[in-house]
Amino acid sequence: MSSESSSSRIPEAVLARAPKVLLHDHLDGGLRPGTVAELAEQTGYQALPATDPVALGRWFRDAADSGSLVSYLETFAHTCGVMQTEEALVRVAAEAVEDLAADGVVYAEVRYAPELFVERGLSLDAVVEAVQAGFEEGERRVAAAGGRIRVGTLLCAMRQHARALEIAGLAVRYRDAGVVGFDIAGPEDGFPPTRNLDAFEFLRTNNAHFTIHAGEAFGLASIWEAIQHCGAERLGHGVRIVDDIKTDSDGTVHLGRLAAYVRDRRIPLEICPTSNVQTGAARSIGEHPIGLLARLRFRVTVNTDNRLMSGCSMTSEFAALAEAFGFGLADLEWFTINAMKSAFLDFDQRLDIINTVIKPGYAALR
Ligand SMILES: O=c1[nH]cnc2c1ncn2[C@@H]1O[C@H](CO)[C@@H](O)[C@H]1O
Ligand SMILES: [Zn+2]
Repeated sequence: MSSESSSSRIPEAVLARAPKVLLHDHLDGGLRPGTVAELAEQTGYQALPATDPVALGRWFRDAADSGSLVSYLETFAHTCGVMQTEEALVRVAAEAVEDLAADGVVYAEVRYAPELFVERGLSLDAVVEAVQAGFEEGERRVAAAGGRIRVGTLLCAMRQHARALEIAGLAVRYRDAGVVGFDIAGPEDGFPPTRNLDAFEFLRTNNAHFTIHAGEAFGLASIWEAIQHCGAERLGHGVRIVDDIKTDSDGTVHLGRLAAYVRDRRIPLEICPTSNVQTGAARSIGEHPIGLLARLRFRVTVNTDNRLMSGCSMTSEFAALAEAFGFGLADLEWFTINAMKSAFLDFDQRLDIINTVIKPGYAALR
């Protein structure tokens, strides 16, 4: 990590203004609590645990703070429950872009599983088109207000369903309409990524990009399969790679073969600190493996995962990490450039954002 790291606190306003890049953010995990309540009312969804936005926001955070990924994921029934119409999807997507821009995010890849929004008869294509219309509307509103953000879409397939090949096909069909990649999400334990080999082979054959949630609720075997059998370009979370790293009593660090491979190949880790504490993948922010992984110069990126369930933003994740590990602006710039390098966007466009937005943005803060 940078020698510029310092324990002097970075003011919140500076953190908020710092350019950020977000690679791992779930659309159905980032709704405004007030929007969940209003959409429930408008669409006749009756199972919400609370209707007051403040109480509802608190309910999501408490219920997700369960120590288990499976319980954490149960909270998504309510967000998906209110996202079953085109109007709702457009609104949620547009607001997500506004909220990310307000958080200082200049490039985001937002993901969701289209198969979760077909309960009331929408087709998968209609879902994708509604979300894209919402993202475009959000980008227009941000630009009109003098801001700047670019959003790419990742389509997820749910590990427990058997639709990965179909969703991979959807991702390739919409690749020129804003979809930049594919992912598998959902419960990890019991659903190894190799169940979806046909989908990953299809994507590779079509020169398409994908990441895989791995090494969150299950360990090294899941990471190994995701990389070596499936061909994942990035790892969603991937924090359990620390199980393959040993530190001697004198502080000497030994990387096992998988950890060394991940680091040598510069495989990006989409780390989501608060989410990991809630699902039990890390004990606390202070004990989160991101400190060790950053020190060892893995390609670490910082992400929100689910802003509603974790009550977080990129600014708050940066603040929590700066506080726990003494990261300075140079470290935050490093995370941001790592993320931009790892985006599923054309190389020239990644370079352009690094050189014209990120580097000058951090220089202006110093
Ligand atoms: O951290 C996570 N690990 C695994 N799956 C997740 C996580 N966060 C959200 N989802 C799942 O991804 C779906 C599509 O956005 C969500 O509906 C949720 O079930
Ligand atoms: Zn996730």
